[in-house]
Amino acid sequence: MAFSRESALDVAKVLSESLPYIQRFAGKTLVIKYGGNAMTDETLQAGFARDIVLMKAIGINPIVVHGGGPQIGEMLAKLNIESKFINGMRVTDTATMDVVEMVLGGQVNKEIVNLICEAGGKAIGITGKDSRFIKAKKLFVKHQAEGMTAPEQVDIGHVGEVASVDTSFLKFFENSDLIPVIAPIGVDDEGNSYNINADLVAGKVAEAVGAEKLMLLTNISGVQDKQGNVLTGLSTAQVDALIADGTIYGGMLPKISCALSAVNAGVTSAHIIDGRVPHATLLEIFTDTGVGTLISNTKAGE
Ligand SMILES: Nc1ncnc2c1ncn2[C@@H]1O[C@H](COP(=O)(O)OP(=O)(O)O)[C@@H](O)[C@H]1O
Ligand SMILES: CC(=O)N[C@@H](CCC(=O)OP(=O)(O)O)C(=O)O
Repeated sequence: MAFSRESALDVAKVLSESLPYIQRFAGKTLVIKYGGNAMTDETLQAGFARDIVLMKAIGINPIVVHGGGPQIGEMLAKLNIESKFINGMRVTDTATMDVVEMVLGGQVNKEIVNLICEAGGKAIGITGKDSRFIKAKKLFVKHQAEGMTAPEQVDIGHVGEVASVDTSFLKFFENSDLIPVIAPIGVDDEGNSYNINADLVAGKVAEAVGAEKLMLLTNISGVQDKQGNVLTGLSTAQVDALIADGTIYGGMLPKISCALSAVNAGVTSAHIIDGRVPHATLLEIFTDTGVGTLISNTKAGE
């Protein structure tokens, strides 16, 4: 496709203005979590893949971690298996774990790999089982069921949290043309699979590689207050208050907690952004104000 002289001038201006941002992020690693709910529209998916390829082309190292909650839900419904969540985590019995592994590692992972390859990138799809690079341990959640006076520890099956990430395995991709696309499945020393919330995997991967940015793409404009206004910046103390009064709940809980943990562990910034906006990841990189909610490790009042 050739540009007319006028539009070529516009493109040249935009490219020239983007130089400081390119210089700032070249050589840096960005971890992008692509949520299952943000993967609904084909045009947006193709745009997302193109943006990832563009990042790699200008010297940024993108690492994609994907979800697939809705896709797992659809498959479970077809198989007449009920979906149940506690504190935003899927209760995962053995039959559900088989479906999770098939849908995340097989279907969703390869769809994203295919899209990035179609856009001209060299994507490689992996789960934490490959080279056992994500070690997992069983996760127990604290939950207060109806009628109970205090929260109690609940066993939700084959659900894990990240115990460790093999950084050398991921660093390999920084020095290659390959773009890793990670499905959130972990493994223990005995080879047992764990279903891990994709936000938690993205956060721990970002921590392990010392990422410049963690971007969590979702299907909402950012973290909202009770009136639906987007909170553009949040500190640790503000987050605690919003969880305590129920403003942040469900699927937003793991997002917030991994974003906080990542910035506390040295990731420069974490962002919860709207994956329904075309080119959301590029907007985050190429604008000073960014989009969605920025989570920082500042205390209230700082
Ligand atoms: N304070 C909040 N602001 C915005 N969304 C919230 C908030 N609290 C809970 N949510 C819910 O969290 C959802 C995002 O989490 P989730 O559905 O798990 O997304 P994803 O599939 O992208 O990981 C939103 O769609 C919304 O329903
Ligand atoms: C333990 C747990 O809840 N795992 C998630 C893994 C997928 C995921 O996180 O997908 P989204 O990012 O699209 O929500 C699940 O089974 O749905």
